[in-house]
Amino acid sequence: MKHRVNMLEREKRILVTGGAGFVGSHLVDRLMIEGHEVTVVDNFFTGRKRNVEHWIGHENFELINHDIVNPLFIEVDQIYHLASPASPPNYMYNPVKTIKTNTIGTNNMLGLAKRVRGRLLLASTSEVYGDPEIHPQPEEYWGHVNPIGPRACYDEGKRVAETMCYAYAKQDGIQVRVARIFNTFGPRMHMNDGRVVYGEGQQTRSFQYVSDLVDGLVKLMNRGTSKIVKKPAMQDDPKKRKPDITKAKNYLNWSPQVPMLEGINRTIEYFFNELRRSKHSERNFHVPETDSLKSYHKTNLI
Ligand SMILES: O=c1ccn([C@@H]2O[C@H](COP(=O)(O)OP(=O)(O)O[C@H]3OC[C@@H](O)[C@H](O)[C@H]3O)[C@@H](O)[C@H]2O)c(=O)[nH]1
Repeated sequence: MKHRVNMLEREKRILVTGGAGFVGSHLVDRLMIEGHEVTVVDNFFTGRKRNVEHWIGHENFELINHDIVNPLFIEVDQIYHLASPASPPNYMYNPVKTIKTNTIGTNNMLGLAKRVRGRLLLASTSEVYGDPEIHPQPEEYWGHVNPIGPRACYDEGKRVAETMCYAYAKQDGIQVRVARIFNTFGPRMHMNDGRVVYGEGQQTRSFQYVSDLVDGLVKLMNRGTSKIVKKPAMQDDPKKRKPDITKAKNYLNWSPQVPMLEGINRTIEYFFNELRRSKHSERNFHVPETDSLKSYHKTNLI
């Protein structure tokens, strides 16, 4: 196939939980272009069908509307476990659901990995460091999290998800990878994402463009040994946050490639098209097949 780039050793059956979300859908694009069989599981709580609709009908692609809080029995080689509300307004909207997704949902995905003897990558978060007392944050830092604060459902949910990954690795020999994702931006992020701009705006965060994150996730999943990596994606009230990416550089040969200004320009273009599209649908209640957003996706992803 002419679109195949950077073929991995062989085509795999890959599950992406949360594959209709912002990061998940970009990961799906990458895996599909590499020629893998990709199954997306999403309950569409924050994910959008539109993010993956360009793959519907492709013989290698399957979209399942399923909530991973319930068990899932399918045959796969790798699981990218991204399913969870990720921005504060979303995860605070239903904190109990956020906890269940990250605990029961992660347990189910680890049970699946155990049954199929597959490998699971958990999309964790810089939020596991809470409001960090050291700066920048290395993987060895244990964090500074308030267990009963408003963010706890997400922070502690991800912390226990990490714990579960390593418990299954130790007890059942499951191969796990944990990526602690810092702030990520790019096309398909939510218009009212709600991260970063709080209070007086004095907080610091580290941003990466979404293609750099996807690159790091794929490298981490396919690398031989299990190491924790850091990537960009989240926010809240931590005063300063910046990853120490020495390990990702040394073990994965990964570092962000897209300059901030270039990424912002691509993102602005996406939002511009989104706004034009929503104005258009307000008037017509119908978005034509060839709308500007769809062309944009095709132009920029392939
Ligand atoms: O394909 C699968 C397999 C499993 N699952 C779910 O994943 C969850 C965890 O699966 P496990 O295989 O770990 O099953 P269990 O919960 O029975 O065992 C776990 O708890 C009891 C301990 O003694 C075991 O060591 C531990 O693995 C289960 O709820 C199961 O329904 C799936 O959703 N899909």
